[in-house]
Amino acid sequence: MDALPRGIMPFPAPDLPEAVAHGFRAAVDEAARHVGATAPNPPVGCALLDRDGVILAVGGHHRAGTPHAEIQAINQCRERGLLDRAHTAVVTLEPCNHTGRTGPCSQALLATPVRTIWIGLRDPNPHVEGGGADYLHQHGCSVHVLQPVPTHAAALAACRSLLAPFAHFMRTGQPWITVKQALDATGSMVPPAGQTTFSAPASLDLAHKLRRATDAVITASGTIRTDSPALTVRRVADHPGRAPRILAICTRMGEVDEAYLLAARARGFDVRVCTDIAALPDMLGQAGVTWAMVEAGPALLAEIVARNLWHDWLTITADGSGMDRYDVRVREGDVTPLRLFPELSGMKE
Ligand SMILES: NC(=O)C1=CN([C@@H]2O[C@H](COP(=O)(O)OP(=O)(O)OC[C@H]3O[C@@H](n4cnc5c(N)ncnc54)[C@H](OP(=O)(O)O)[C@@H]3O)[C@@H](O)[C@H]2O)C=CC1
Ligand SMILES: Nc1c(N[C@@H]2O[C@H](COP(=O)(O)O)[C@@H](O)[C@H]2O)[nH]c(=O)[nH]c1=O
Repeated sequence: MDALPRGIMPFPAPDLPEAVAHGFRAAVDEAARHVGATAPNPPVGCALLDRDGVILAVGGHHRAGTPHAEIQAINQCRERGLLDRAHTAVVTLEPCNHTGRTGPCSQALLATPVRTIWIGLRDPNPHVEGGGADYLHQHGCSVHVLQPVPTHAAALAACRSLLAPFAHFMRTGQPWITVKQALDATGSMVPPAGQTTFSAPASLDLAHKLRRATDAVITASGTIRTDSPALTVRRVADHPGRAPRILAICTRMGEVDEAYLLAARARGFDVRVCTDIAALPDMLGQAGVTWAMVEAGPALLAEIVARNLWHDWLTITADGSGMDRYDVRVREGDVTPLRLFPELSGMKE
């Protein structure tokens, strides 16, 4: 059967069986564990279910160049002697159908007993010729892609949160940019003398989880002069062996203290100095950054707002009680990868 143009194949969308919804939650959670380590690839998760809907294995993509989520799940099943029972694959992103750094997942799935495939989102990568969904359908599988219908809404929202930075990166060649802004009870961003932060411990944990999840941090020379910030992942375990995070330092003057630059490189950063913030998204995109976080002072944030350079914005407001308030704004639409964090999401079970 000839391939139909993408979008024509309807991939009918029955109600989501509870077992498949459960599979999506497991697949998203597994993929989310590796967010920040997969760029320039997307984070992807895959659950394999038996005929009764029991989850046999859950795989996630760990790093570009290493096996995709489907292969991880298949290998786990095989190692445990469970592959004969595999019946349904639940994948957050359409299985690939091309040989890149690894082989096609569509064919790997066909080599198993799996014949029912639930897909969260079609692959937004325009360079991936021939969708895996069409291929699997043409080879006799029952293929379903999540649709914007009420029974799919929670699973679809989770898959969109997971894929938002990569989808944006594919569409524009630029990273998704998250601003994290901490405010004190008076609305000031400036810490008391002798301190660089004032947020509650749980908020600092969240800030470090965000550092772990993002491929680059954007700061500016005012913050460096005042705080000499480390900007490293410290309060949570970082991804072992990840590619160096990029530290983009904005300065119109192009002058950054040499000792700071040396120290930042010694901390493992790939440091880039940026004299024109308008050029920063392209610069980061060309370096393969899919998601970047801004940790800079009021002057740079004003520039970012004036130029519409942000996609979502987390405000952490401290009132001194130790229970900070979190507000998430999304510049366009309602999809944000910030919803992946339990602290910022009501989506978790
Ligand atoms: N509460 C929070 O969340 C945070 C608070 N802070 C606090 O903020 C304070 C520092 O803030 P602030 O003084 O406003 O400094 P910023 O960190 O905002 O840095 C300002 C500098 O950014 C550079 N810059 C401005 N516009 C551009 C542009 N268009 N392109 C490239 N570079 C540009 C300029 O550098 P140059 O002069 O070199 O040309 C400017 O001086 C500190 O007290 C720090 O603790 C910092 C981060 C987060
Ligand atoms: N003040 C403030 C933040 N500020 C950011 O954290 C930087 C310090 O990072 P580090 O040197 O790695 O501990 C500081 O320079 C600024 O970029 N972050 C927050 O979550 N809450 C806060 O209250």
